[in-house]
Amino acid sequence: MTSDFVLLSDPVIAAVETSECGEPAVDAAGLRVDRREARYNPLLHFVRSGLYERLLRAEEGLPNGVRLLLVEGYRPPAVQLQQFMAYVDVLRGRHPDWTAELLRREASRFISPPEVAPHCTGGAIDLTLCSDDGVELDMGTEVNASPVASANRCYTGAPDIPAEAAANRRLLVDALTRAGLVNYPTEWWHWSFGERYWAYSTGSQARYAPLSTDQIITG
Ligand SMILES: C[C@@H](N)C(=O)N[C@H](C)C(=O)O
Ligand SMILES: [Zn+2]
Repeated sequence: MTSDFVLLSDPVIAAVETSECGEPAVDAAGLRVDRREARYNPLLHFVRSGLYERLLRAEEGLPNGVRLLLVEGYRPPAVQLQQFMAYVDVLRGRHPDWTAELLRREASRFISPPEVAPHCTGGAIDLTLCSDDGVELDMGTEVNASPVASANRCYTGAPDIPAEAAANRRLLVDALTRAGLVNYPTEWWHWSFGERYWAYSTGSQARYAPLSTDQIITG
């Protein structure tokens, strides 16, 4: 099984060196924050300050009445590991013949291997669009719909979603791309700045290394 995309499991991502810039993670209080993942991750509203500034700028570029809705920013390394292993188990149950290497690669379409995980750096977010009163726009799938559950309609460029959802995805893509963020092409809701996948995609130096939960809490 091959891929058209560079996946997070690709050795080229692990090979990207990071020079930590020391920027703090901050509370993204100026954005709308959805707490649906808070039972797994109570620190989901933290992001690096450079990413936060870019999200505020991206929101300013949206049409009147449309806002960003942050679903998850920083993710503790222990949560990343648990979610990665859980999805590997789902795939192993469906494909008992797959090798460990293939399971790792296919899992990385939906959840990053822990050692390169963008969310653990505070430089990645899962987000969608909503109205001023918090009603989510139709994006063609739910946030965090897996490739298995959505028949790959979670892929940002999926051709088989309704026209209105495709237009909403374009709005999100245009606003975040203009702000300097990079999308993970198997997930329309996942964007990053400053970490390894962003660095590889833009030909820049990675500036955000993983942060421990202590670093987030103590600032
Ligand atoms: C599953 C989703 N919430 C997610 O964040 N996936 C990306 C690839 C990640 O784990 O960084
Ligand atoms: Zn994500």
